[in-house]
Amino acid sequence: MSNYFNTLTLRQKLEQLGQCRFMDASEFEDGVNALKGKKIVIVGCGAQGLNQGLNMRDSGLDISYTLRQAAIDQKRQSYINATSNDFAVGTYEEMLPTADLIINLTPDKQHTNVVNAVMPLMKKGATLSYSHGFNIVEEGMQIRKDLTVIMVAPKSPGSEVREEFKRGFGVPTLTAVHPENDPEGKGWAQAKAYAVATGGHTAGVLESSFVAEVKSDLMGEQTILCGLLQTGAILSFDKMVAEGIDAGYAAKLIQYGWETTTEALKHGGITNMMDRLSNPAKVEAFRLSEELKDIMRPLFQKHMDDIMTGHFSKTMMEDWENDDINLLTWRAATGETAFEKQEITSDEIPEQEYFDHGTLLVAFVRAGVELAFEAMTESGIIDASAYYESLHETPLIANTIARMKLAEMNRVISDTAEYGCYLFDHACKPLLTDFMKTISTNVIGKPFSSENGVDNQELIRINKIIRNHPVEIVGEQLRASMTAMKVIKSV
Ligand SMILES: NC(=O)C1=CN([C@@H]2O[C@H](COP(=O)(O)OP(=O)(O)OC[C@H]3O[C@@H](n4cnc5c(N)ncnc54)[C@H](OP(=O)(O)O)[C@@H]3O)[C@@H](O)[C@H]2O)C=CC1
Ligand SMILES: CC(=O)[C@](C)(O)C(=O)O
Ligand SMILES: [Mg+2]
Ligand SMILES: [Mg+2]
Repeated sequence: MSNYFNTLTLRQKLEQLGQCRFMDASEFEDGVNALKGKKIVIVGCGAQGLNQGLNMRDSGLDISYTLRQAAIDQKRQSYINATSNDFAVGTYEEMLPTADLIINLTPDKQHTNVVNAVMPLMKKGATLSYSHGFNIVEEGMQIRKDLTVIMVAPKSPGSEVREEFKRGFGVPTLTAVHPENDPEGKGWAQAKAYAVATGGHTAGVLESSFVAEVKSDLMGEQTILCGLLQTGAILSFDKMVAEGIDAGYAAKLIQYGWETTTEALKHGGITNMMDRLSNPAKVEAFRLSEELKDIMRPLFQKHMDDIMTGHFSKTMMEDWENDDINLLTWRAATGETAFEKQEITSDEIPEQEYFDHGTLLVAFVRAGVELAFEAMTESGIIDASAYYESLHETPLIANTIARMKLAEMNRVISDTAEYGCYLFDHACKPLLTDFMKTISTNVIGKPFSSENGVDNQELIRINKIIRNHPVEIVGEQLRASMTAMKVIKSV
């Protein structure tokens, strides 16, 4: 097996990276019909497996699970997840030969293993689905020619796939059909029905490619979605404590601060998030975020380049071969950070205070969203896809941090995202050492105050720059179709 993307000609690479069509609501009028009455078996019952399955069953589809024998025998968490929700569970031999659609929702590291075990049991003409294309694109997995291969990739952690669906909304979803495996031409109809069943069509569905999904997904999760939220959390917490802010207050300001500030982002983009600050604080957040963009740009570009060349996947696969030594070491180190160990205060922090005391958090988010969006679109990823993968998903990840800090985020996201998150975090923190020396509680922990007033010309110039960024332009169009978007508030 070899990296599929790297076997493509430049022309084919650009064509697949640029494949991205925003689907019109009218294209989903057939609902889940293409999968109605079909036997759908999900392999694995973890973050995506359980939550996608619950949504799909609520949408009227026939869902059951297959788990590896040991998980059933030992009644592991995946077995409990499925059976406690009254799903039928069986071995591969029991479940797979009669299945029409088999959805592989095991960790990416296991895909070669799992697909090699599953494939011989699949009936002729069945469909195999993924929610992330790593195995196909980075490992070059070859699938039996009679099988259809599709992808339905929610741009969200599994827990929020369920939470948004229960609220009557969904998460943006990227769909694809592997060009090497669509023998009957039924791939797109099935992918569409599957996206409807998970609720994705209420938020936006892209007709895309395996290649575009993999390269954009890896970039988003490593940088703005997980990596930068982790880096920003740790640095901001340590700064506040060093400057004498109560540690319980500082931990709470971060734990819920990402969620509160990015909720403003989700509804009204960077413009609305920045508008939640006072004008003097906005001018300062803008200045800080410009500085952060200049410092971090080379790192964001390095992540994008390493993802494109296959260097990232090669080194992560080396870690797989090495018993996940880096992943496990980094995971343990995250658990030991002062932020993670600090109990939060029970004192209430009013919603507006997260903005007023969190100028730096807002600056981190603006810098990270814009840099990730820029790096993706400069590399041939279409703006709508880059928007979902940066701006829209950041609040969904922030929701997981609000539940139980970084440990919860890193538990819910995929192992692949977790690895990339730590990789970025360990490179980013040292880059920001000098920058953090310039930071005081004036921008994190306390309300921003300035002796100088606001220069109106300067404010007008800043507002124009914020509003005219391409992520704001495409965001306004995409949000216009998100009519069912719901308010999330846990503070
Ligand atoms: N996490 C997320 O939110 C997102 C994940 N994705 C993608 O979804 C896919 C699933 O990821 P995620 O939900 O995080 O995975 P999890 O780690 O949460 O769940 C994995 C499931 O697979 C089972 N499993 C693990 N190893 C094997 C194996 N060798 N054979 C059979 N079953 C196995 C586990 O059960 P047990 O160990 O008990 O057998 C568990 O039920 C990945 O491709 C990921 O990239 C996409 C978007 C977001
Ligand atoms: C949550 C999600 O979409 C990620 C970050 O891509 C993942 O967990 O792999
Ligand atoms: Mg993702
Ligand atoms: Mg991912």
